Amino acid sequence: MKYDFRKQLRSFGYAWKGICCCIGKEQNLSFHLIATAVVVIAGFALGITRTEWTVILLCIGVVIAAELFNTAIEKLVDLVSPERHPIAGQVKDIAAGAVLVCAAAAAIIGLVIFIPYLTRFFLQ
Ligand SMILES: Nc1ncnc2c1ncn2[C@@H]1O[C@H](COP(=O)(O)OP(=O)(O)OP(=O)(O)O)[C@@H](O)[C@H]1O
Repeated sequence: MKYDFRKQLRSFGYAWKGICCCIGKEQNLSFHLIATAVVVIAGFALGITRTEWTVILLCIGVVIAAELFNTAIEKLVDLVSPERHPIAGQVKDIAAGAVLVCAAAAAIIGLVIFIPYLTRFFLQ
């Protein structure tokens, strides 16, 4: 198959459209974006290392991607099961659980990275 650069660009456009249709509409995503802004500002203010930035950026990417997957699953469930069904509810709850696992791991990693900087900052 021949590589089609214009088709590739169009695919990026669709992906961007998917992200944009969640921003400002999904409360959990807004929370993660605000948390991201706080962490990035704290990272610059406290001067974290390049390796720590790499870990933080990986955490941010994983949590936001998980939230986007969760939103997609919620929308798909609403489409295929507009009426209440126990399995539809379980699917949504499991997807939300996956986001919680990622977010909790990211929060713990954030604490491991930032607590030494914050203690040094406040004890100086
Ligand atoms: N189709 C469904 N069948 C059974 N339970 C559902 C269904 N949709 C949602 N639920 C349950 O409600 C919880 C919240 O779902 P969701 O965040 O989609 O909100 P909602 O109840 O559909 O209402 P809204 O979309 O207005 O917030 C889910 O985690 C699940 O436990």
